Amino acid sequence: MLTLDTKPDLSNSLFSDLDFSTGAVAAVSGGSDSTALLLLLKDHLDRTASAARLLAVTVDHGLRPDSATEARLVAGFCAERGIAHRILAWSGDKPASGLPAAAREARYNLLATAAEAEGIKLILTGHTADDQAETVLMRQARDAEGRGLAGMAPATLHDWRTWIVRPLLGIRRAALRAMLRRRHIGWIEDPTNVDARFERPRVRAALAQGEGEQRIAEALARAGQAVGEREGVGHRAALLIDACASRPVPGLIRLDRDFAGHEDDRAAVYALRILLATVGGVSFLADEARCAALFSRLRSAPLRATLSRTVVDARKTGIFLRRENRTLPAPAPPVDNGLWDNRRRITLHGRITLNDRPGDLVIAPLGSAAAKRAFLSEDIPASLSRAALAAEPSLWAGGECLDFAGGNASLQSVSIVPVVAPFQRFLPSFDLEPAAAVAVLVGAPPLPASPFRGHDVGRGWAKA
Ligand SMILES: Nc1ncnc2c1ncn2[C@@H]1O[C@H](COP(=O)(O)OP(=O)(O)OP(=O)(O)O)[C@@H](O)[C@H]1O
Repeated sequence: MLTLDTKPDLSNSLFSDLDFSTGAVAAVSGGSDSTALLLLLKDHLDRTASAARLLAVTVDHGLRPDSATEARLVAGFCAERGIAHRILAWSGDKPASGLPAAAREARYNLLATAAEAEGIKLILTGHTADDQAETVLMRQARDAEGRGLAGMAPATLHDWRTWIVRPLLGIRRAALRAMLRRRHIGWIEDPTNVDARFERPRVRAALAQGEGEQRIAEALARAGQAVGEREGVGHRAALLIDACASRPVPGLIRLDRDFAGHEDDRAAVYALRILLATVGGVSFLADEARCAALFSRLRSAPLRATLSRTVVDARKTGIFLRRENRTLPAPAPPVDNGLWDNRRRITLHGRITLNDRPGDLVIAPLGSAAAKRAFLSEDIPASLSRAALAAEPSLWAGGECLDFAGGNASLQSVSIVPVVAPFQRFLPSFDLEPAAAVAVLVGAPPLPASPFRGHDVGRGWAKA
């Protein structure tokens, strides 16, 4: 979608299908894009939902001498317009390399924390069509096969609970700046945006020259096409997971033998990439080329391979996936809101009380000795079930296993619930369908309601 619409009613169409029932956090750096976002959003809410809460948040990354002053400028801008505003400082260690990625990670965590503190489930950012074109070209440069060409998603679920929505993704920066100029509103120019040490500013500078406009248009057109393809593959992968995958015991996924012969190999490989990452507790989808090679060998059972920390055991009776037994977490006290092995989320409910049980409470793999005593399914070879169960989490105190309950439910004061690892931190809306299918399969919590009114998140939705 390439829009250069600067009509005054622009804001209506941009935000009209968003659900503002819990309010919205606007992520405002003070640059042109997020300043425009804030103004358009404020106009829209004033007109259509004046009771909706709006909180503007500026993250002070502390990376430039002027950052605190700039954050205060945004605060003043908001105060003049009666918009609630908060400045959040990134106080953590700053890495020597990978600074933009670390800053982004910290920024989203701070924005999500601010939203959650207010009970707000929606964060809006000012990403534009220009950002989208840059993203597509950067990903293309890194990946000749064109994966990731779909670019940024119109919405991303953060930590499986807060939506980050990018309403300006179809709008060119020039249109937003024209609107700001008409309203005599200035913005902050971030010198990092022209710092040639970073990749994005280099791409941006290249696009400002010669045939840049044409390259932007082509990149956006390719991204639009890729979205449809990616959602299509995701949809078919979800159907395959529904039809072929089961979880006979906790930690063990079984795929029907038919899966290996499935003619839609793109969908099957995509399903496999997600499942391997979920079972192994890996934050990234399993490597596509290696998964494709593995898929082509699955037909010739028996086969045993390890990929993405997952043991793939193809037998006549099915294809079994389980977490490999190496590199499991050492026993450690449960931490509230922590991830265990990137496969479970731990939640502490109030103070942990062990009643009369001695020793410190720790969470640790069940281990093979205790797995031998656990309930086993009759349909599954015992050796497989035991190997899978041994790598599942359980609670221990003083060398005694207090509770296992399938690695899910636990003591009243501690809950341990499965997560869909590759999408736990960031789930792009393109992948909602397969993520929802895997969530059902592994017993992860259902996806929260869609940020778009009238969309059923359960089986995915698409925003044009
Ligand atoms: N310091 C900040 N405080 C609040 N929001 C910010 C800040 N920096 C960026 N944002 C939000 O992120 C959007 C994109 O900003 P920018 O393109 O500079 O960051 P980016 O690192 O490329 O973003 P992303 O990492 O999300 O792709 C902005 O329009 C704004 O909504």
